[in-house]
Formats: sequence, structure tokens, C-alpha cells
Amino acid sequence: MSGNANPTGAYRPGRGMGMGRFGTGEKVKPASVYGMFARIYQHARQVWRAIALAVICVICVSLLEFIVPQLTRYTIDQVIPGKQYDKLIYIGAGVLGSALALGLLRYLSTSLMATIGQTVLYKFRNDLYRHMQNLDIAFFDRNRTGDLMSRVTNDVGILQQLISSSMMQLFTDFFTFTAIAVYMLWIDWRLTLLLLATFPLMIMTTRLFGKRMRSSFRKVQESVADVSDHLQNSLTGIRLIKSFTKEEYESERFSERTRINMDANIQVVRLRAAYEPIIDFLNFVGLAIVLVFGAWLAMRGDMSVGTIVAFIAYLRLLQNPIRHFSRIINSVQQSAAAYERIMEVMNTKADIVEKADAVVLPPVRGHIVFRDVDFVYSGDAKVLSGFNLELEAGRITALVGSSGSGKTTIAHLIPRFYDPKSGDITIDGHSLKDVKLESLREQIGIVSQDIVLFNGTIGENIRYGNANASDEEVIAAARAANADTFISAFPDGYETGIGERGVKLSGGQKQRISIARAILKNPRIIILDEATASLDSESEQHIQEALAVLLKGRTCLVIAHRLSTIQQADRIYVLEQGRILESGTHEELLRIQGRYSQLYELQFPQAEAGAGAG
Ligand SMILES: Nc1ncnc2c1ncn2[C@@H]1O[C@H](COP(=O)(O)OP(=O)(O)OP(=O)(O)O)[C@@H](O)[C@H]1O
Repeated sequence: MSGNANPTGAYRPGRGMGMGRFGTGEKVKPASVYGMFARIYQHARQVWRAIALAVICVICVSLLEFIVPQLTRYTIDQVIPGKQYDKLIYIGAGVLGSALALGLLRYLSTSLMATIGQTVLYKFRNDLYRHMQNLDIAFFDRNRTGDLMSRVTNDVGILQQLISSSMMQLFTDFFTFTAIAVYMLWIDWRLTLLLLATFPLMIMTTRLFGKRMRSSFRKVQESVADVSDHLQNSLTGIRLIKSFTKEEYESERFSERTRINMDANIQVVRLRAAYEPIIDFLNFVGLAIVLVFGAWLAMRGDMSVGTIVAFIAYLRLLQNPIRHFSRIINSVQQSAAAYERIMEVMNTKADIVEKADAVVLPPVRGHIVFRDVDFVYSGDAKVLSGFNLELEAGRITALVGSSGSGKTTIAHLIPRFYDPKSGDITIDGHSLKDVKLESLREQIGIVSQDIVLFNGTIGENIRYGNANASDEEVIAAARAANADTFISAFPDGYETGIGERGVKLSGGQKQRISIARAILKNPRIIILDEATASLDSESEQHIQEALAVLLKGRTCLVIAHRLSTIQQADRIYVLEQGRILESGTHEELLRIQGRYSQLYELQFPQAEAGAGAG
């Protein structure tokens, strides 16, 4: 991906995000907080027993919190004036017992909520990953790897915080608030209504700040994605950076991104710093009301001192949820911003989908026809226009042509990585659009010059071609690919672990493993994008032999760079700007002295004479 390679232009954070349908520029509606909770609920439903138990714990916590001020009121109003010494022990035991029970219940509810939170997180993350796996290659062309990674890790992690800690607080606060508000209304509705008058102000303030916080959080998360994208790019490209001695330059670019992240975080903290004192002030207004009005009532003899003390204790309990709310709103807004980023991916639909009545492609011979195919990646620039091509079953067809002439594009249309804009592609007469994707792709093997080996052992990497293969089959494939000798020379043989992207192996060894993987898959159709990098003649020889086994008897489309492959091809097509200029065998094409012989001479200047003669 080259998303961040913008050495000349100024750095613009968060490109392609947030302002349109994910990475396309079309508008998307911001995700609603309600929608977020609805989805969380959907995922959490399966652990309803844990939820029910957590709710019971929360209700008990609210009740206990309610009881303690009642004990205080009772002590002040009844026990002290009545000198009831014998009651003191019960009062002490009551307070301590309540405290113990509160501790236990809080432990239970916290661990239950953590379980619920983790379960929801697990489902969210897996759903997101599965959904991403099923999106088109075009989606991955459009979006930056680091940004997608941060959506699956960072953004889902933020949601988890909301679910396991903030939702718990929200539940507790809701029950405490309701119970206490009802009780206070019952004790003195005038005082309570006066108190509650400050609440609409709090709600308005919260809404006002909530919106701003969400957009600030969104900036934070986008900047985290940018940092992650830069990291992903620069760490995987560390050799390139070092070879161009760009360490300082990359560090500068990294610090640009972290600065944006820092500024966005400071903005969030500033908003919170402004919001909390406003809520605190409104809380003090409430306290002033209780003190002044309560004292006035007490002086007139309309209210006991114990009730005022209890009222003040309840006021704190009533205000706690509001205080917490300021923190929860933070978490909710942060999660809403994260949820938005998650849903942008979840709401992205794959363009390449099977028809409802798609049929299983039976085992094919491999006769592939492109008929009148128009193709564009994005925008209007046609890569292929009215393109026709026929690949004979069981034969090697080579594509040659200058860079950007459309060779890879043609190869990628066969496994339906992309769909043509118009025209049709058929295999043995079956239109690609009418068959099930899996049945199509399992009959195609791709050996690309951009070799990807996964973390794991050599054996596991070969077995990627066929998970059910026996050890003997894996070894046979490796032998056929000329890889068995070097693999067996490792002390751990096929169990040898290969690090990130196979760093312990040479380029030629990686190629042979990727050929073994394709041989094990045993597909009818092979697409081979030959490596351009030249290898030493011994490696070259090994790879040639491996390729000969791979290509034998299959329908092969080869983007050919090697002399031997070109000479072996049954038919060669010379492409220029998405059009076929010439076609024929190697000798035929050399004879007509056209574009092919030009290209050929450029690529193999010294080989021409000998090849022409042969
Ligand atoms: N993912 C993509 N998104 C947009 N445009 C693309 C994409 N891939 C290729 N193109 C464009 O399509 C055209 C054909 O590219 P393609 O990769 O098929 O050429 P090629 O002949 O395989 O080149 P090379 O030999 O350099 O690999 C080029 O103009 C290229 O810029």
C-alpha cells in the first residue's frame, strides 16, 4: 500500500475516512448512540444469565446505598435523642454489614460485567474481521492497512471499555438515581423538585459537549489509525528506509502524525476540563438549595435535622450519577466515534457477490475466453476496452508488454478479484458471474512475484494449498518444487519456523515454497506472475524445473519475464495500453519484427541471436 507515500505533498490526516462511504467519497450517516447500544445488546443477549445476575447485583447495591443514610437519619432523629444505647451495636453492625455486602456485590457485578464486555468485544472483533475477509480486493486497494488494523484493534478495544466499566456504572447510577429521586420526592417533593430543576441544565450542557467530544474523539481515533498506518508501512519497509538513509525523514513524518494525535488528545481533555466544572457548579447549586431551603424548613419545624442530613447524603448519591455521567458521556462519545469507524467497515458491501442462483463450477478443462471486456479500476480511465482473449485448455499462454499495459489486471479478472464493467469472461463456457466464487477460486492457483508466506512453519505454509494434505503429499509437493533438499537441510526440516514474511529464507527459496504450495493445491488453472528479479543461475535452474512441474498439463496464464517461459509458451500475446498488438509463438513473433522483437531485444539483448537461431 502506498497510502502514506506522499513525500512532496503536505501531510493530510485521515484521508478517505469519515467523510464518505468508506474510502469512496459517498456520504454516510453518522452512527447513532442508540444503534450502538442496540448492537451491543444484540451481541450481549447470549450471555443474558450473566446480565440478569449483574442487574440483580446492581439493584442490591442501589438498595444498600439507600439504606446507609436511613441508618444515619434514624440515629440522629431517634437513637441520640432517645438515648437508646442498646441500639448502637445494631447501627454499627448494620453499617459494617452493608459495607461488606456492598464490597461483595460490587466485586460480583464488576467481574460479571467484565465477562459480558469481553464476550461482546470478542463477537464484535470476530464479526468485523470476518466481514473484512469477505470484502473485495478493491476495498483493500482503497483503504490503508494500518487504518484497517486500528479499527479492529484500537476501536473495538474502546467499545470494550464502554461495555465492561461504563455500562456497569450506567446501570448502577440509573437504579440509584431513580430509587433516590422517588424517595426524595416522597419525603419532600418541593425540595426535590427545586433540586431537579438544575437537571435540565445539566442535560443541555451534556448534549452540547457530547457532540463536540464525539468529533474530537473521532479525530483522536483517526490520528491513531494514521500513526498505526505509518508504523505498519515503515516497519515493513525498514530495509528500504535504511537503504535510502531515510531514518530521519521517516522519524519526522512519524512525529507529524503523533503531533496530530497529541493535539487531538489535548482538545479532548480541554473539552472535558471545561465540562466537568460546569457540572460541578450545577451540583453546588443543588447543595445550596438543600441547605438554604432545608434549613428554612427545619427552623420552621417542618423538617427534622436527621432528614436534612439524610437529604444531603442522598443529594450526593443523586449527584454521583451526574458526576459519573460526565465521565460516562466521555466513554459513550468515544465509543460512538469508534463504533462509527467499525460500522463504516461493517456497512461496506462487497461488490463482487455470488448470484443467488450461482452454480458450483464443475471441474474445468480450463478453456478461458474474454469477450468484449471493458474494465476500469475507478474513475473513467479504461484499462481494458473491448478486450478479447482466448486461453486454450491445457496450454501455456504468455502475456508480455510494457509496464502498465494491463497484464496483471487481465490475470486478476480470472479469479474474479475484480469484475469487468461490461463484456463477459467464461471458463469452459460458464460465465464467471454465474458460478460460486469458492468453486471458481479453488480451481485456480496463483503464483505471484510478490510472495507472501505467513508466520508459521514451512510445512504449514505449503499446506496452505490444501489443509487436508498428508505429510507425504506435502513432501512430494516440495520435492516437485525443488524445495525438499533445502528444507530438509534445516535442523527442524518442515517444522522450521519462518519469521515475519519469511525473513530467514532467500528469495529463490521463498519462490520454491510458493510453487510447492500451488502444486499441493493442484488447480486446473495456473496464473503465474513471474518474478522480474534475476536469481543466480543455480537458483534460476531450480525454479525453472519447479515451474515446469507446476505448469505441466494445466491451463496457464503467465505474465512472462523469463526467456525460457516465453519460449515454452504455446501462444504469446503482446499488450500495449490494454490492447493486443501481436500474437503468436516466440518464433512467429520474432519473424514479424514488430513490438515483440523490440521488447525482446530490450530485455534479453544477448540472448536474441541464439534464440532466433534456435
Ligand atoms: N488497484 C488499482 N487501482 C487503480 N488502478 C490500477 C490498479 N492496479 C493497476 N492500475 C492501473 O491499471 C493499469 C494497468 O496496470 P497493470 O498492473 O494491469 O499493468 P501491468 O501490465 O501488469 O504492469 P507491470 O508489468 O508494471 O506489473 C495501469 O495504468 C495501472 O496504473
